Amino acid sequence: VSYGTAGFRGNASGMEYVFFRMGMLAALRSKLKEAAIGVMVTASHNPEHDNGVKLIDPQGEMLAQSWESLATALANVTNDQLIEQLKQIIDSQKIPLSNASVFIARDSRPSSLSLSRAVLDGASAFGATCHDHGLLTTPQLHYILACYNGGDIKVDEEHYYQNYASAFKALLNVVSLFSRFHQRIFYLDCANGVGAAKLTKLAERIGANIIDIVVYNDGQSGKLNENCGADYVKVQQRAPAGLNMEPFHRYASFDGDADRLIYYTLDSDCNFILLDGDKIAALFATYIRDNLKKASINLRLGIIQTAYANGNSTNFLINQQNIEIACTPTGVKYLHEKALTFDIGVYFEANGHGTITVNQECKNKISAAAFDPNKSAEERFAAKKLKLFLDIINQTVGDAMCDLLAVEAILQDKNWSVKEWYRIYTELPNRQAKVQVADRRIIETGDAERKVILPSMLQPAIDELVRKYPSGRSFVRPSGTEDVVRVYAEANTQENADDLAQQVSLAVYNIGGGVG
Ligand SMILES: CC(=O)N[C@H]1[C@@H](OP(=O)(O)O)O[C@H](CO)[C@@H](O)[C@@H]1O
Ligand SMILES: [Mg+2]
Repeated sequence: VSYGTAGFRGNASGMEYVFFRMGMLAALRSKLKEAAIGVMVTASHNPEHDNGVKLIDPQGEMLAQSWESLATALANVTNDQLIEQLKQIIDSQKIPLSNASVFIARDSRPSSLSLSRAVLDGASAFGATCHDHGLLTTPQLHYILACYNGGDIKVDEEHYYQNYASAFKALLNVVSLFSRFHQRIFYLDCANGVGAAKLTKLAERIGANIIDIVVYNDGQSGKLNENCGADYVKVQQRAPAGLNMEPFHRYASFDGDADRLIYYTLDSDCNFILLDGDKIAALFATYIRDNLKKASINLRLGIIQTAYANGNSTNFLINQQNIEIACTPTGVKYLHEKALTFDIGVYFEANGHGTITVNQECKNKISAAAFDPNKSAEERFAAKKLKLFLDIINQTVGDAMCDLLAVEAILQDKNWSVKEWYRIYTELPNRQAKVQVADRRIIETGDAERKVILPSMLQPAIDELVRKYPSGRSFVRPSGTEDVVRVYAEANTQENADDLAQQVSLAVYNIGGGVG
């Protein structure tokens, strides 16, 4: 087993020892950092029978990459090598014999309760003080941990709701003075996951007169992530089970642990229209850019994408909006890291995981501008809106609930329905596919996963296929969470995108050692 793109993941049965050992590792990391460390038990959008575990660093960020290999090593030794392996970590990292504190939370999978107890046992074995936060969304645990380590030792789940509900209400108070927003009601598929109950609590704190959400797939009857949730809707490009869609109504989906959000609708011909992470990023970035401009504040804004970003989103942002873009490999830890290099960084994976990072100095600058007597009333107003907007964002990690509030606030401010939003640019038709190969590690990529380096025959083959299709683009990479090679293709028509994906899949199969 290995600590992959998003921690350890796999079939829940027989994985208890990994969770127990990650509890131990979290305790060691806590001693080293002299701060609380988080452990989240979830397998996100995977099927209900899977589970997973990931560690969260003190400021609510992902576990430092240098510790991923320690986690992998610790998970893979036999029981009789365990003590020796722990000693090695303690020695090599110079871990002091100080106190430890570990925060644990879990998603709603049937296996999550007992696996979170295994984490607790492991952490307790090193004398850590454990705080079991029970059922939470992944971003809630990131938030609570960051607040706690920031000095707010009483922080709890309720604090999260109060914080974001009041931030949202504060912004709406300002924008709704001028807005004639009609389409308040919208429909949310919660993937039968933990997000359903949590979103309901948040919405209650906001008030039904301000936000009106009808929740579907709340976990009362259906199975987690089965024919529903953000990943299903994004990959299948169709409505989740249980939803009867109507043209131009607004729909959204969370994934199983509520760190991904996507929107969708139908056009007048009942074609399915997806507003994915790319479109949310474009909405956020243009809103921020416009308000920075109106407030005459000069800050460096950037959008961070991966190779999966739709080609037309990239064109729109660079050529029409003049916004700086960076591309990183897949995995939010890479996007987050890059976002921090900008004054304001907006990052999203196309699948709907993303957030905004702002450094404190810039936040102060924006807050100060809102009261600056040397600025015009219009400039101050834009700065105030921007400040309130950024308060809605969970900066530690992509958070479906916060992102949802942020989207809703912008639509209200702009007085936009989903129609105006999706028309900001038209996506190129695209297709994702998976290919089974004997050993996916033989595929090596470069240029932020946009080119294959090894096997050397593969990239020329892809290039030749891509040339045949107008607006064609395709790339392949080994998945970090599944034993497959992923293929992405886009082209001018859906037929061509499907065709290209199939041709490239075949090339991967033939050159990359396909099986089955
Ligand atoms: C194409 C795609 O959506 N890939 C996902 C998926 O990673 P893979 O390495 O592609 O399996 O899971 C990751 C963790 O959730 C997420 O960060 C990433 O975007
Ligand atoms: Mg998730």
